[in-house]
Amino acid sequence: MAGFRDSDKALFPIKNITGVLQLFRHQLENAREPDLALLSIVAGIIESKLTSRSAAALQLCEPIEPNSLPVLEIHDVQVLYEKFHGIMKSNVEPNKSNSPATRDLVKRVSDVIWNSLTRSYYKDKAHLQSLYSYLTGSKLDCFGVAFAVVAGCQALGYNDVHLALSEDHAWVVFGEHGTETAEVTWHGKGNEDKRGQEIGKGVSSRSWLYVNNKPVVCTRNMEVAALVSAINPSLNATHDAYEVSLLQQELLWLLYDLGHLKKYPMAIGNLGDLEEISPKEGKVPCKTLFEEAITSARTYYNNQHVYPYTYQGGYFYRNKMYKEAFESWANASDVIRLYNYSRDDEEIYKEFLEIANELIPHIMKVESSGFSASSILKKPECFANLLRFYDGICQWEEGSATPVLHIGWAKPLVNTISKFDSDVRAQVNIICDKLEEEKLSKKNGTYFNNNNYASLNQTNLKEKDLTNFHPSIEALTAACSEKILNPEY
Ligand SMILES: FC(F)c1nnc(N2CCN(c3ncnc4sc(CC(F)(F)F)cc34)CC2)s1
Repeated sequence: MAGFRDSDKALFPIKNITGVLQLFRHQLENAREPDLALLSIVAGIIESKLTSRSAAALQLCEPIEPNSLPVLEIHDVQVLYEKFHGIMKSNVEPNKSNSPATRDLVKRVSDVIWNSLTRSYYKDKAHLQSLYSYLTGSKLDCFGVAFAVVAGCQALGYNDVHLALSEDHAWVVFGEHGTETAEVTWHGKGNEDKRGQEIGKGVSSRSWLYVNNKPVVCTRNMEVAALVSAINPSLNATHDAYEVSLLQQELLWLLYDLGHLKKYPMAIGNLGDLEEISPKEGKVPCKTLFEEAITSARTYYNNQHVYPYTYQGGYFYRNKMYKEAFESWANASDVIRLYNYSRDDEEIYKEFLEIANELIPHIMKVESSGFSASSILKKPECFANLLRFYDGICQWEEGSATPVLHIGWAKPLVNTISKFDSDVRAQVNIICDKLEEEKLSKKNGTYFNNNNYASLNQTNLKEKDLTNFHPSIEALTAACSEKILNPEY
């Protein structure tokens, strides 16, 4: 059993970030498993004290001295810890026989959390993720409910119940082999919750939301990484509380160094974002972290996650490495093409929409103003990666009940493609399937060389990298070449 031990209590009162690190390290390094309720309450108290309105006001008039925190007394933590255990044990039978949890038990714990939440509140607000928010404000966000259920099961002695995470949803796994699954929280707006049901057997199983059943299934240590990732340093829409984001960065390094982020791509990406803002001495650079997140997703999740590539693409974009950004986004698109778009996938739809209709057009604008030979508009591999990016989105739409593309996508798309001159485009040879080949070779001369390889500037892209492009992309590139060849087109 976990628990608030004397050795933990000896670390209080906690006055600074080092003290918090010692408590987390003590919880993570000792034989028994870390106590999720204790750590979530501690992280929540600190976040709340440093991001509340009073904290903001305080910051303005007398900036508190660097790295210091409001003093964290053991009493503040203990009251809330006992309250959480009280709620759980007065509503649910603790696990006396040390047996695996049942679906009824999991649903029961989810109901206790669910029924104790404030009737109606703004679910997307910040700082609603921790047990501090639950115990002092009876408010939790979607992730917070799932986390509270796992922490509640731990408090009751059900150590087989663990958090399962996709890129935009959370549920639990449980049972003797950890293979049972159950919804315990809601997802998105206006959707009926499916709490108690097992995960995606139906059409939703092909949606990105359930990552083709390759979720991050957490250990207790990875559940600590999830609560640390969920720390939210925002003071308001434009500012972060410096001490909170420093604490989050130090805690993520602690978890990284202990090896608990190896199978958690988004947590590595979160650390990469923090490192880009303020790099820590003697640590791997953020560029490497973004690569490690991708390797983790490829190794453990069959490359079915999108965010590792958009973390990396965002980094390249912010640092004006546009050729590399196109490659990351094309790789992200190669992931999404395998899914069917469903109404639950709004978050990733917005991600691709922003890349296609904001970020890429911005790059084309700044690139086409200059005439440098090194411009990406002269690089066939940039054109190829853009086509791969758009083609993945087209294929994502294919076979989906819900359409992805609409006229709003077309203008920026054509605008972007037509920025590349025909001599650059001609260097991109596209492999098509037999049928397409007949059609294409008749209409527009050679689009491919006879050894059926795609060659960009004589650097061969191996066949496996090139899939058959969606007909609409073919049509667009053909249209562009027509337009270039016959201006009145
Ligand atoms: F790809 C980049 F643009 C991204 N930048 N921030 C991204 N986030 C921020 C952090 N984040 C996460 N970071 C760690 N763990 C998790 S578990 C989860 C799904 C849910 F909230 F549990 F429902 C989300 C998430 C979601 C993705 S992606």
